[in-house]
Amino acid sequence: MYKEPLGVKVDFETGIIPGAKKSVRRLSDMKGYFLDEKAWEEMVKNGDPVVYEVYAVEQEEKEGDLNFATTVLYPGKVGKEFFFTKGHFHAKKDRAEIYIALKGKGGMLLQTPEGEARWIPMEPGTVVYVPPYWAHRTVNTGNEPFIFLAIYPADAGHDYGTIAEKGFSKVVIEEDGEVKVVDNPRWKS
Ligand SMILES: O=C(CO)[C@@H](O)[C@H](O)[C@H](O)COP(=O)(O)O
Ligand SMILES: [Fe+2]
Repeated sequence: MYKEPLGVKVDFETGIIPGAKKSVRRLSDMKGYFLDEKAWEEMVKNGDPVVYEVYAVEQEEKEGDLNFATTVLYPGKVGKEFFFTKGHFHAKKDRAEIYIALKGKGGMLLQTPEGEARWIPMEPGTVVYVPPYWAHRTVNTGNEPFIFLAIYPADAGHDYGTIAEKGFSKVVIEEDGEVKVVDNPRWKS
């Protein structure tokens, strides 16, 4: 009747959570996500780097319960665009989430269903509140792994479809040695 409480030690240096379920996203798993398709293809041919890994401790998809997961987002760029996570709405769209940055440097792009975007810079110690209904994607703007912890309702789920198809209305690029958040030239609302 009662579930067993759990305490685990998250390694803040590597993001590893002992006993967690690990998933790996390579560049080849992200076809169509980056603006520079030629650069994407070249990089997939030349080693297909890991873009990010997720260590998740997840419960049954029931209302009231919580999941947590670390993400290790590697440094890199496709063309001018920094490596990012696929990004998603929650399948149950009104489910919120909390992110806590542990290591490295980056930020989060958030977006409403109407395409209004926000950029929140993140460094170790930054806590980000993802309100209900906002899609979210993290971006590594540094040159070491960007590691963060996410805590989210067990019944939130993931809806990747909309973002996979349309992307975000903003993109995060490096230009003249600077990090810039600019309009996505391919965005159609
Ligand atoms: O937001 C959540 C869970 O709701 C994070 O744990 C991400 O799932 C993870 O950072 C990978 O990103 P995606 O591939 O899921 O967009
Ligand atoms: Fe999420």
